[in-house]
Amino acid sequence: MTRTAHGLGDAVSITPAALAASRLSFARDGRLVIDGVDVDLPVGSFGAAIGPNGAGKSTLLQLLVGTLPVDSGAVLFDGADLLALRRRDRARMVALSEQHGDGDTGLRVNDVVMLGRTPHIGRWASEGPSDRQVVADALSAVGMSAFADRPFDTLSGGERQRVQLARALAQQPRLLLLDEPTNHLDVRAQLSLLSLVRAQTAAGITAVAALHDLNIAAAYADAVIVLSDGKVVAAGPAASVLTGELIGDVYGVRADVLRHPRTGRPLIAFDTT
Ligand SMILES: Nc1ncnc2c1ncn2[C@@H]1O[C@H](COP(=O)(O)OP(=O)(O)OP(=O)(O)O)[C@@H](O)[C@H]1O
Repeated sequence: MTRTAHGLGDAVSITPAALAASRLSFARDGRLVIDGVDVDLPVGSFGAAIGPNGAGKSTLLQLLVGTLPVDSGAVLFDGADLLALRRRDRARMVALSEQHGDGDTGLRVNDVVMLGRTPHIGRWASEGPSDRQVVADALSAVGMSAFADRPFDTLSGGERQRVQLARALAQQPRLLLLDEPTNHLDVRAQLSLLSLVRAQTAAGITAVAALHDLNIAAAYADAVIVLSDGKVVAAGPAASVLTGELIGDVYGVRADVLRHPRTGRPLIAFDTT
């Protein structure tokens, strides 16, 4: 694994690691699709997992949330062994917002978001006023309050995406995982979703999102984790990781990496000539 000179490992030495995943491996049909992956993120940071189709981004998120079992490796979050926790305890700590959840279930939007409260509601209890308030707040945060009573499967792709995020927020996790959260979203909705994630991290939540848009990753993430063929090939701040050479090596395309005139963050201009 290659780390940049200013990689995440350096950040961790001065800031406590919230998420420390080490040597994660996972095979499908005898092939390693996650191969010795390390992820270290400080408390309250936003990590973007990028890489080509099939690189292993979604699988990595599934391993972190525990819906797929690792073949080897460990995941510590705030010092707790995440993979050893009971499902319910882990679900109070980690939430994954997925692209394709809850389709055609007949549930209303409000019910889908209430599913996020499941780990917090006693086994034999039902939802209370505080759960309903959390759900209302989560729907409001993603701008979907007006859709609370709509059947989920009547929503557009972008509306569903926002409801999935509301469900994850309603879980009140300390580690928020997002699988391609900007899919289907118009540009304003993308920026608003990522601002929302940034507000969460400012409040101390640690977030990891699988993203395809390198400019979005560069603009919002504190750290970029580049996956290729199941391995981390670079990790660290976007400004050190996202070079034309790396983009060429990993994606096989030519790109110039410019600087945003106000933020100084990388702006990737693809060569379409
Ligand atoms: N259910 C499955 N059975 C067999 N192979 C799978 C399965 N799910 C994923 N894979 C394989 O695992 C590898 C990693 O897939 P994964 O979905 O994690 O990649 P990704 O980086 O999220 O890709 P994308 O950007 O296309 O969403 C791919 O080669 C994929 O074909």
